[in-house]
Amino acid sequence: MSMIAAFYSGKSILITGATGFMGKVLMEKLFRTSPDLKVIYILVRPKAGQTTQQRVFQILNSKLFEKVKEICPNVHEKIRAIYADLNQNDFAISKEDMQELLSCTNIVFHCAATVRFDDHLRHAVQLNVTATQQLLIMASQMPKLEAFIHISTAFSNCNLTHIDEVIYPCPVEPKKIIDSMEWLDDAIIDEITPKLIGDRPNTYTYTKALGEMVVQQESRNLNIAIIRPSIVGATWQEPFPGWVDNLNGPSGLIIAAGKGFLRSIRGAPMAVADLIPVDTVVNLTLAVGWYTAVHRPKSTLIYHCTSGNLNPCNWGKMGFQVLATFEKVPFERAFRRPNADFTANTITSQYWNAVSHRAPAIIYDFYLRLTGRKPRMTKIMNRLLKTVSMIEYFVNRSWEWSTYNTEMLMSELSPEDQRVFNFDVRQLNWLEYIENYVLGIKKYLLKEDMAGIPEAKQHLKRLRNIHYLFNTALFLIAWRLLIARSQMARNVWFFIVSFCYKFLSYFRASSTLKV
Ligand SMILES: CCCCCCCCCCCCCCCCCCCCCCCCCCCCCC(=O)SCCNC(=O)CCNC(=O)[C@H](O)C(C)(C)COP(=O)(O)OP(=O)(O)OC[C@H]1O[C@@H](n2cnc3c(N)ncnc32)[C@H](O)[C@@H]1OP(=O)(O)O
Ligand SMILES: NC(=O)C1=CN([C@@H]2O[C@H](COP(=O)(O)OP(=O)(O)OC[C@H]3O[C@@H](n4cnc5c(N)ncnc54)[C@H](OP(=O)(O)O)[C@@H]3O)[C@@H](O)[C@H]2O)C=CC1
Repeated sequence: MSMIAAFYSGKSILITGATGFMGKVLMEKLFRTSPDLKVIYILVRPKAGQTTQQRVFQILNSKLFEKVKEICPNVHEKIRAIYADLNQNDFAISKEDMQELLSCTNIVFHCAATVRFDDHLRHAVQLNVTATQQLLIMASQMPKLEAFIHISTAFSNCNLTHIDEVIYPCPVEPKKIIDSMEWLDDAIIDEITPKLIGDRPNTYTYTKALGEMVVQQESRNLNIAIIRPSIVGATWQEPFPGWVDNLNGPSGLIIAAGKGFLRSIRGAPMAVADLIPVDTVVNLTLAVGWYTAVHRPKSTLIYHCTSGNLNPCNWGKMGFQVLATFEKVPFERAFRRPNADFTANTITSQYWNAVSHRAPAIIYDFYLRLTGRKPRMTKIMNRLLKTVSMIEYFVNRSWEWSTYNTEMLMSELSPEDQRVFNFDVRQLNWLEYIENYVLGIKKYLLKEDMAGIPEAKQHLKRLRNIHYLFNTALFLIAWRLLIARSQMARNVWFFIVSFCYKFLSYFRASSTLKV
């Protein structure tokens, strides 16, 4: 019997960010392993024309929840969607809902955040810092609360190369930042943002670091733990391999490479690609929830959920496997044949951006215009290059995260819990994982049918022929122009032609002699 699963039975659990990538997998696992849990409260806002109820309905009817519905048929009765907007005061939660949350909640998992790298500092602070502070204040009024688990990121201290499981303070106190956001206007915030984030690459990592400081400062006598996952990828094993539903992290770039838009990225192939499957993060999160509530560590423990020091894989190997999988299962209607590579420096990167990204987009848009259609490729390419420029920071460096707490926790689990809540990344086979990841992107994100693979392969063959034809035509035109304009080129051309002629004559003569 799993002690962790038994622990969550009968519990009332509050999850923020339950509609997000990690939140959904967390809910799924909780229902699947502890179908007797009392209730999961989720804080949801209406979005994209959908009410909170419609959003929950959509999640429960997705492929991800198929197994859950078999094990826990009344799952919809156990989810209590509470209307909330974390950008608002008191999260805009009604008095009755707030009362219920405060009096019933046993465990809090705080997953909500803005993960956009380029978010305006005001918004990133509001969600990643102020909302965390408010949630902690709420938590301090929950008499039945046993544990509060905060999800941060392993990159909150990406300005360091070796990162321990401790909280590193930022120079300006989070409270001062929160206060200043209330009276500074956007223009001034824009001006001071680079100074505040310092040697971090974006507002995301900076505000997640501030969020951790807030957790430390507002912890009072709560049982708190912080989890720092690295780059969260598709599921490894559970509920099935390869599940993913958003473009964050590598997923968007894998699509861009598979569709032939992304041809090069400035990156270090030997740098460690610290990817971690989302189900591994969720298993660790649930184990931490149990350990924090039952063992009540004296201080706030931080758990690194990373792969680099236990089972490292580099970007080169990962990229290679991504490309190898495209050969077997190509994406449909590719723009060009998938053929991405890493470039070493800014100059080569700019060259390839011009030649492999911008030029084909301009040519294609010209073709669209000629055929009376609306040009769109340059816009897509600009967006892709913006994304790539934000991600390059993370593919050019390696970090070392210590994992003492995570390993300690692993040793505290019973063999059954180690199996059911497996977060031991040493068992992960990267090649198999990447192949399933690419397949998962094709199935669950792009919603492409496997039956379309022969047609997709045929399309790639056509693209290869167009590529050869285009290159040959380009070469002949360039050469013709050169010959017309330069005596030197003409001399070279005659030298090559006469050399070939002589070589062929000699070859023919020697083969006649042998006969
Ligand atoms: C030794 C041998 C060597 C051999 C080498 C051989 C081969 C080499 C092969 C090369 C490579 C092959 C394949 C590639 C494989 C991997 C490549 C490397 C991947 C690296 C990924 C690293 C990521 C690291 C991140 C680490 C940070 C910490 C992790 C976290 O804690 S949080 C999670 C990370 N957060 C994010 O990822 C959010 C990123 N997104 C944003 O910040 C923004 O969305 C944005 C990208 C800035 C775009 O903002 P915009 O305002 O312009 O757009 P908007 O968001 O409104 O979206 C507009 C449309 O764009 C779509 N979209 C959104 N995000 C992405 C995305 N990431 N990629 C693509 N498209 C995206 C969105 O859906 C909208 O579409 P629409 O609705 O149709 O308009
Ligand atoms: N994905 C990754 O690679 C990594 C993620 N993390 C951390 O993991 C956590 C979860 O990330 P992930 O699931 O990937 O992120 P997602 O972007 O998929 O999910 C974010 C969640 O936060 C919710 N949210 C955002 N703004 C509000 C708001 N104003 N009110 C209510 N809810 C809101 C979103 O709701 P809605 O659906 O309404 O937008 C969504 O449920 C975050 O804390 C992130 O920092 C850490 C490392 C890596």
